[in-house]
Amino acid sequence: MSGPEQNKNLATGPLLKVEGLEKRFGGLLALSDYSVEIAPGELMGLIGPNGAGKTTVFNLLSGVLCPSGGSICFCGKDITGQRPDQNAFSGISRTFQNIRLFNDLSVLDNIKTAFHMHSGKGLFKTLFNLAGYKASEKEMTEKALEYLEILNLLEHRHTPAGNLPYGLMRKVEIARALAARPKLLLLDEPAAGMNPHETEELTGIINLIHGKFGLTIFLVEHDMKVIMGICERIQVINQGSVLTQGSPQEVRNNPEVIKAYLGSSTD
Ligand SMILES: Nc1ncnc2c1ncn2[C@@H]1O[C@H](COP(=O)(O)OP(=O)(O)OP(=O)(O)O)[C@@H](O)[C@H]1O
Repeated sequence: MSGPEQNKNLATGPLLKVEGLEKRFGGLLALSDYSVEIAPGELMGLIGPNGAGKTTVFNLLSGVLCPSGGSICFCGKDITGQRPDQNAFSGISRTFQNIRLFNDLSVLDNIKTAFHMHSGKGLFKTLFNLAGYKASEKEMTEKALEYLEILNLLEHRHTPAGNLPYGLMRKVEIARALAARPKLLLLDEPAAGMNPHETEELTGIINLIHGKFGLTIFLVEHDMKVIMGICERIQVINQGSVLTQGSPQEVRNNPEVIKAYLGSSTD
């Protein structure tokens, strides 16, 4: 099966290197002197209280927002200020806190939209199956089905995405992000709105795509069980600045973190 690109084979050095990133919204300094390094194949978590700046970090990394200062280096290349489509083409794929699917399209067609970037045919042709695109239609369907199988979504392939329960929509978003064959996958609160059974299944899926494909993952999640259970390293931010980072054990035992963020919720 062809899956997301193997990251372990990249040249040595971090896959992602962020230095001194800053983001202002008018008078509000949402992110200040933010830095992080993520190694190829790493599964890293990002936590912090509401409004700490986690989604802002993801918006900057994916190009949705332009930084007010600092730099983002990906695969050894400076991508600071690039557009979202350029960052996606560079290999950064993401899911959103507020799910963004094409609600009227089938689950299968939603996955196929991820391929337009690599096909060179454009989203319009991909969606509407125009001339010049048909040759690769069968191949794209087969690949899309592979990703649906990984996420246990095959039985829903013909269902309009908007008709799915929330937990399944989240999985479709992850499948679509994977289908873009990223080098770095940004997951923004993937367990939000999921029931305990769905959360457990999601945890297994993240472990699978990390282990099986060696995919580098940066994960924002409020569910401490998920974060502590699967991340190799966790960074904690507060009020737009890095508080600390380390192994789940180190973060869990850091008195400042316990006091400020986790309380008893990690038990
Ligand atoms: N587009 C925007 N315009 C103005 N302020 C913004 C914008 N986006 C985020 N902010 C502000 O920046 C700060 C960081 O927000 P952000 O959404 O990144 O936090 P977060 O850690 O993801 O929070 P949560 O856990 O609640 O999702 C907050 O004060 C927020 O109100």
